[in-house]
Order: sequence, then C-alpha cells, then structure tokens
Amino acid sequence: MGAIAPVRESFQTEDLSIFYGTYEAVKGISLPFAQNTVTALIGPSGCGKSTFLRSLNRMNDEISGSTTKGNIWIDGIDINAPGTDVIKLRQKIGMVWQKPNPFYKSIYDNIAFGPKYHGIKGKKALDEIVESSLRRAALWDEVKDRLKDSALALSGGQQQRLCIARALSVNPQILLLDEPASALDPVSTGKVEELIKELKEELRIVIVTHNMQQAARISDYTAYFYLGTLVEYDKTEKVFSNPENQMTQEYIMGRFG
Ligand SMILES: Nc1ncnc2c1ncn2[C@@H]1O[C@H](COP(=O)(O)OP(=O)(O)OP(=O)(O)O)[C@@H](O)[C@H]1O
Repeated sequence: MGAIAPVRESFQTEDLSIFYGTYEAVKGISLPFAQNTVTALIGPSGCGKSTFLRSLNRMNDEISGSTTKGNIWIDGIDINAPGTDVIKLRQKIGMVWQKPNPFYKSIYDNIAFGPKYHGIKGKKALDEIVESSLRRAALWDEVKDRLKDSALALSGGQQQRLCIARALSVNPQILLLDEPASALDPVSTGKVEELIKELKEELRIVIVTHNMQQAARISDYTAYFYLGTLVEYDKTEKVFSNPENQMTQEYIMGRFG
C-alpha cells in the first residue's frame, strides 16, 4: 500500500507567512477550512488574526509593503498565483468588516451593486437577488417596505446584516468575518450569531473574534494565535474544554491578553 496522502481541504493555507516590510506578522501558518464549518480565530491583540484573515481573499494586497510567502489553496489553485483575477476571487470569498460600512446608497442599491458589477441586468433578476440576499441575512422583513431609503438610516445591527447581505449577493462560497459583532448591542449580536449558524449550512465561514463565549457558541473549529504563530488548532469543544497548550488555557480563561 502506498503512503496515505495528507488530509487536504479544498480551502486551506499552507506554511503561510505575511510580512509588513521586513516585519513578519504571520509566521508559517497552515490551517484547513472545511466545508459547512465555522472556524474562529482567537488570540490577543496584535497577534496577526486580521492580517491572516485579510490575506485569505487578498485584501492585504491593498496595504503597501505587505507581502506573503507560502500558499493559500482554493480548489487546487494558489490564490496568489500570477494572473489570478482578484475581483472574481473576492466574489468567491466575501468579507465583512468590524464596523458596518454600507455604501452611501439605498438599501436596494447596496445589495444590487455587486451583482450589477458582475453583469446581472434587468430589474426582475436584481429584485430577486436583493430579496433573497436580504432574506438570507435575516433582514428582509425589517426593510422590505423601505428598500429605497438610505442604508445609513438603519441601526448598527441592521447595517451589519445589510453588509452580510451585500456579501451574499454575489454568491460567495466562503465568508470572512472580522469581529462582525463587536460594535453591536447584545440583541443584534445574537441575530448575527444566529445568522452565522444558518449560513454555515451553505458555505464556510472564518471569523475573528475577541469574544470567547461567541467563539464557543458559534464555531466548529478554533485556532489560537499568539505573536503571529498558530499555538493550537482543534475542534472548538476540545479547545474550550481541554486545550493542549497552557497558553491557550490561560487566554480562554481570561488570564492574559
Ligand atoms: N498596515 C499595517 N502596516 C504595518 N504593520 C501592521 C499593519 N497592520 C497590522 N500590522 C502589524 O501586524 C501585527 C498583527 O496585526 P493584526 O491587526 O493582524 O493583529 P490582530 O490579532 O488582528 O489584532 P487585533 O485583535 O487588535 O485586531 C501587529 O503587530 C500590527 O501592528
């Protein structure tokens, strides 16, 4: 019998390092992201979680002086390979930021923007996408009678769900969430968490969070980062009940960080 091939996910990083100039903010991290799972990235401030997350759809390209080494595989292709269509990549791998950032446009136009950009024409087709995206983001019932109103008139929690709907409007396979609930009240946070649990039935999600209870509630896998390295990665249940590493234990118990 031949050697057993290493387990490979269709989306994963391999020995990924990310630099700002000569400073290595992420150090040789290999992490898999399985289909229909939520992976939480946790760790103290400045340990490289957001840098790592942003690199997964090449948002870090926008930061001058940032370079990467290693691989980010999606369906057998390295997303950093020359010739990669970054716009298409970001269609496949959507991102939602910490602070809700709707466009200065109507609710409808916020959602229709991406599909239009990708060539969808016709009112009926766009209407359908707007409705289904808002439904998937659990926002439709709250906004269906005011689609032409400015998105900025929505509450913070609604704006964040709008941003999730906007990301969903172009049918991504993967959603990257950078502390999506940290600016929200507990009720809105609960709604976003419910939404994340529902969305993982359709896609895979990677989330950065400082909220340990949130990581424990919504994620299937947890990765603990410290000073740019991956200290521990396992099923969330295991990480929170019986972590291998003392540092992980201390962090999740709130003893440091
Ligand atoms: N644009 C940038 N230019 C230079 N250095 C940066 C830049 N962004 C982040 N860094 C540095 O990279 C390291 C990792 O930062 P990053 O924001 O990824 O950490 P983090 O774990 O997400 O932190 P936080 O939890 O506070 O958001 C830090 O030392 C930070 O100062």
